[in-house]
Amino acid sequence: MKKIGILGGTFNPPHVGHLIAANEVLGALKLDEVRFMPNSIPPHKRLAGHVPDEHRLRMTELAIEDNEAFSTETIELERAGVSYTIETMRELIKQEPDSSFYFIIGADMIEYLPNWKDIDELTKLVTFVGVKRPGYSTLTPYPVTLVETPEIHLSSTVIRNKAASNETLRYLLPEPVIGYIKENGIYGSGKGPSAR
Ligand SMILES: Nc1ncnc2c1ncn2[C@@H]1O[C@H](COP(=O)(O)OP(=O)(O)OP(=O)(O)O)[C@@H](O)[C@H]1O
Ligand SMILES: O=C(O)c1ccc[n+]([C@@H]2O[C@H](COP(=O)([O-])O)[C@@H](O)[C@H]2O)c1
Repeated sequence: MKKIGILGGTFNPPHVGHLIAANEVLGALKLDEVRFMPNSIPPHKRLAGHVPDEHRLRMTELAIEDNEAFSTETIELERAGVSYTIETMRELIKQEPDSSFYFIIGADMIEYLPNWKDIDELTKLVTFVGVKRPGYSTLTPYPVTLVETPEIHLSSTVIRNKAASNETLRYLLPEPVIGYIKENGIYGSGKGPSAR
């Protein structure tokens, strides 16, 4: 049975927090692969900055291009609308009945689990894998397999703010993604002298 990790996210933009979490879980649980799955409309927050799906997908592709164990999963972008994980996982399991799925979440999402759509059914469809994130608790009544990873105090929000004020993004996300953000003026970046 193939063991497939899924890291769902808004990826606006993807950053080293995502990459480190995915890679650590891949190794710790001996997964065959991890798929980075950009959502369409996030169920629980507004998509900041009106960044088109195409840009979030392309940034995700660029972020993972040097790792053959990583790929993108576009099922939610194709479905469009609000990306409820339960609907996605029902569909993926139908498509790949011989695989087992490990849904990777940071501690902010562990805290939010009680609010996920059909959470009790979802916990039976996937193994939730949790990673720590500074400022959030990993204590939960739901079944979550915790994997110890280096804690990365970084969010896409911080990166959007830095890009908007033309601060350096170096080392916070892969260089090809930084180049893409600047070339396309995403997050209001690329104005004034480059702080790369
Ligand atoms: N620094 C981090 N450490 C651990 N997990 C993270 C980190 N950043 C994001 N994640 C997890 O990755 C998944 C996707 O996160 P998402 O794309 O929303 O990034 P974000 O940095 O939380 O974004 P934003 O700041 O826009 O809310 C979520 O499960 C989230 O908990
Ligand atoms: O299905 C839900 O109710 C649900 C509620 C909150 C978050 N999620 C999913 O959790 C993943 C991380 O969310 P986000 O928006 O913080 O990147 C992403 O795949 C979301 O679609 C799913």
